[in-house]
Amino acid sequence: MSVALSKDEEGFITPTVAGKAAPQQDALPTASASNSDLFSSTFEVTVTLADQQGNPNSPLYSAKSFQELGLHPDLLKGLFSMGFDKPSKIQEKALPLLLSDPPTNMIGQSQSGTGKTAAFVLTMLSRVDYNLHKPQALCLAPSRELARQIMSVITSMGKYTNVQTEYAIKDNLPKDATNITAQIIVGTPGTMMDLMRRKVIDTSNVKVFVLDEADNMLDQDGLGDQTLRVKNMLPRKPIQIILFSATFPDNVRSFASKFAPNANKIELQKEELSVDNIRQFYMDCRNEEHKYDILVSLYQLLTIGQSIIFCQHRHTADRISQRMTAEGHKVASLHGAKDASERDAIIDRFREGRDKVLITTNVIARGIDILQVNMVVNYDLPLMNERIKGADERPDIETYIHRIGRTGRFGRKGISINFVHDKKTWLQMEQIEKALGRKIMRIETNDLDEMEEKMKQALK
Ligand SMILES: Nc1ncnc2c1ncn2[C@@H]1O[C@H](COP(=O)(O)OP(=O)(O)OP(=O)(O)O)[C@@H](O)[C@H]1O
Repeated sequence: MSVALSKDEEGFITPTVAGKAAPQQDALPTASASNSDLFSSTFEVTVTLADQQGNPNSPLYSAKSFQELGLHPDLLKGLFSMGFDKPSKIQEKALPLLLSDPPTNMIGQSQSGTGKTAAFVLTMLSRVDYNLHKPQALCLAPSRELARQIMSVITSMGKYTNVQTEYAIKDNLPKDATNITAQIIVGTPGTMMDLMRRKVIDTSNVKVFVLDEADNMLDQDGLGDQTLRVKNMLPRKPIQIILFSATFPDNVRSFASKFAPNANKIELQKEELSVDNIRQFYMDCRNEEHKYDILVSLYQLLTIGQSIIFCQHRHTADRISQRMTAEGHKVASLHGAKDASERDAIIDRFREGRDKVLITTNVIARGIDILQVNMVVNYDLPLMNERIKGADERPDIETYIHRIGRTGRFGRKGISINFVHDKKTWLQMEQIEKALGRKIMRIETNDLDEMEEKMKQALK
């Protein structure tokens, strides 16, 4: 039995059983073999259905192949051309729920790098009516870099459709733009809000609203206010609200449930938050200056693949990169104080592998997917008071999880190294270790050979 699809009057795609065979898969590229864990995954998720009558363990709620999902053949073609030959665990669980009719809200959690983007992108691409030239799906992300990345997934996955897309990010649209006709709009909340307020985005046909990095987007101390305003400007009619993140801290969870009422939920256990394929280390530095020396001594290792170095402040990122550049090393720095076009150029160069070391702040801690990144350095540990004004210096566990998740994408091996340099930072790291229930191993700072050996082992 194979599954085809039909469209109802509203343009929703409904899976229907049909005799038509799905496209032949063997002619298409296959995914790399190294990520079998993501498919027959070792981690467990809890699925809670909005409709209490259903059984989340029923095969109906789990798709072992993309063909079973009743996706449009053009979307299947797009998926296969990207090398996606079968759904990852989160896709397997989330997609049947996301695509079923009537549309139901979703709060979905799965570790970094496990394929959440494809789940919500496929939903948007499946639900829009391509004959209607009006905005129908809105997607918000916390940074322009992530919005641009999501857009590239939409255009790759939708390349055999005639989907039209537009950005709602700073400095993208001409100031006098009056009317967006694109079906899918991806952006950051401030610009999306502005375009909606000025009626450049007509929301009357919106039927899907996605928040990627949803806990961050709903955080009352951060983007929560703007995100809520965007939602309040949507028409009062059923809209499928989709929230995805690798982390949903308790304080956001209840707000998320109000924001996306009666949602199907896919949740991770606390001890499953970080993936095993990222080996976590720390280095005991003598003081701030020693941190810089150690970073420089790591340069050879940082450039074997690609690396991201996270700092607390923009000025630290600039200072380190200027110093390293002056000493003859090739590094780039990226943070929110740079202007939009410069930010785009920097991340593009890094994505293409033209720069191998990127020194940055939390601006790209979330979502950024660059497979070649095999090392993340927490030059400064992430702290709560960077995110929440007036908070204390507790470590920011969520940001830590997202930062180290820039490596070890989709089952690949990766390394993270935390620099600690005094009692306070050491204790902060210990708190991270406790919260994640995973050992962070020490690497000696004065034995480069040992360091290299340990890292090579970890990446094997
Ligand atoms: N079914 C699949 N087959 C092969 N590769 C896949 C599949 N799904 C996703 N990928 C790849 O896995 C990588 C990680 O996916 P994605 O960026 O969606 O992760 P994520 O779960 O959103 O992570 P984060 O929490 O960091 O945002 C991407 O490079 C993507 O192309």
